Amino acid sequence: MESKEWSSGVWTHLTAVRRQSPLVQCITNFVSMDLVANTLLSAGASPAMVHSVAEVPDFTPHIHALFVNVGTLTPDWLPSMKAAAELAAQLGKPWVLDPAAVSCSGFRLKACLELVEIKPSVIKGNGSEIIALSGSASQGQTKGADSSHESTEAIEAAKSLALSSGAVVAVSGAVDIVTDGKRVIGVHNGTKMMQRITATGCSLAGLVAAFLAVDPLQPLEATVSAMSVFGIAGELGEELANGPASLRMHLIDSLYGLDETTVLSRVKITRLG
Ligand SMILES: Nc1ncnc2c1ncn2[C@@H]1O[C@H](COP(=O)(O)OP(=O)(O)OP(=O)(O)O)[C@@H](O)[C@H]1O
Ligand SMILES: Cc1ncsc1CCO
Ligand SMILES: [Mg+2]
Repeated sequence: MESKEWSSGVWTHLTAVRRQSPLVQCITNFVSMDLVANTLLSAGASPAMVHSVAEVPDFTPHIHALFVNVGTLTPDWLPSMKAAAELAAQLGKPWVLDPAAVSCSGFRLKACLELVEIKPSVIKGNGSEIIALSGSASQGQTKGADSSHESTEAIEAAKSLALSSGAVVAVSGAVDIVTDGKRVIGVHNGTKMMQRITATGCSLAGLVAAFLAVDPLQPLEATVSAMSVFGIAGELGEELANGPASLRMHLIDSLYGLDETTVLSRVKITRLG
């Protein structure tokens, strides 16, 4: 695809999110709940942090997409994640898995592998998380929630995970990588300081769910668009920020205020393979 087509696709997806305001159920970690919800709201989507397994049968049939993040997983949370994912998958609704800090314990890795069995539309992690989930990691490579790998080091792991799971796999980092196992796309938006705010990766994954909701049949394109939009908001935010705390605020403001000219001139998407 030409770079001009990618740019217009990004803008089309963002305007669809603003117009349709998709309802996104989020079962995410305690650290990220606030930033995920505010990211979705500033993009025009409607987040709902509905966690209880008791509410899944009533609530999940009404959502447009589901976001599951295991960042602060305990055994109590896993049944609601599985129930919501199973119902979403059964009803043909897109869902995103973020295997946050997957390699920090055997419990978390097993839980994530079980969630992958429920056929997420997109798996979004950082380099280390995708390498661990694909089974390509050796022992002792984890640093917890932060990546110790460049996203580009995870390309082969991402392709192999995409092929084995049937999901589109997205790797966040200096270059965001998106692959369906065949095509590999690089999104070159974003800024380094985003790593200094907790839960930017989680918020990005929540945003991917909102974009999938408006284009469920093209998960690779929707994911690429969400990553570019979030990265552009970070770039604009950094121009106004004094450090991570004000970047957090300006990122949300910039996402809210994005216009067509800015999006079309800032999108940086290339085909890597
Ligand atoms: N070096 C960098 N240059 C440009 N953008 C970056 C860089 N590092 C991260 N980003 C951007 O920051 C966002 C979050 O990515 P990151 O890889 O830090 O996620 P994460 O580690 O899963 O985050 P968290 O666990 O804190 O939620 C992405 O949009 C990504 O593009
Ligand atoms: C810091 C942290 N710890 C568990 S989840 C999380 C948020 C970023 O993933
Ligand atoms: Mg990070």
